Amino acid sequence: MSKQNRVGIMGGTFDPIHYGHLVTAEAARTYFNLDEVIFTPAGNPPHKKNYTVTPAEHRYLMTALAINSNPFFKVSRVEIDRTGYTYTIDTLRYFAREYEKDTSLFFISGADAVLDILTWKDVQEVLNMCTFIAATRPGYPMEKLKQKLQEIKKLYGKEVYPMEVTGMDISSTEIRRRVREKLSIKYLLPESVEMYIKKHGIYG
Ligand SMILES: Nc1ncnc2c1ncn2[C@@H]1O[C@H](COP(=O)(O)OP(=O)(O)OP(=O)(O)O)[C@@H](O)[C@H]1O
Ligand SMILES: O=C(O)c1ccc[n+]([C@@H]2O[C@H](COP(=O)([O-])O)[C@@H](O)[C@H]2O)c1
Repeated sequence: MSKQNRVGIMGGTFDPIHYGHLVTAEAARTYFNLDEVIFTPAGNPPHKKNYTVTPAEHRYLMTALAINSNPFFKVSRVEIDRTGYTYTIDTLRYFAREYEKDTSLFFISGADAVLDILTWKDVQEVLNMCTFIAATRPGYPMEKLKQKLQEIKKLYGKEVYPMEVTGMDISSTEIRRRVREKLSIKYLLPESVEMYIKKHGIYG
């Protein structure tokens, strides 16, 4: 009998990617025994309307730099090469087609994203197609998260798995603000990404 392949998908805008994302993906890899984690920078995220998202190619390259030192991490262009708004359901359908039949997909997300999941496109199918992981994030305590997960279970009959992650109170919003205000972003994200931001004058 062939071994089940367990593939994690870490979705995000990654504008820019930071240690909160990387720690969460690594925690999911080890807790859920994943063979790999694929980072999928969003092309045109429908929900980030309050600011102009950095061009996808920059976000893709920053993600590639950030994951370089982890042999279990990969980055995919699937969302940035797709036209129109980026929806997770399309990404799951893509990976379900790409991989062999005996592959299980896991979608890794932070607590804030899960709290919004009822607004996602085809949410029932999203939950049917993958094991959905909800990582804690500072400011989104486990209790609040668990209540939401119960609501999801009632509405969709599907379990979303909570995962406690070492709290990293880092956000891309905060990093963008710090660059704008010429404050240090050292130790919030990999040095290679910090250098890339400087070199290309992003967020400045
Ligand atoms: N510090 C963190 N700890 C745990 N999960 C996180 C953290 N930062 C982001 N995530 C999760 O990673 C995924 C991608 O997040 P995203 O790219 O929007 O980063 P962000 O820091 O939340 O960005 P922004 O501040 O621009 O909203 C989401 O599921 C989000 O919940
Ligand atoms: O599919 C949807 O309708 C949908 C709506 C909002 C967010 N998502 C996904 O959730 C992930 C985290 O989003 P964000 O905003 O925190 O970067 C990312 O992969 C998004 O594409 C997906």
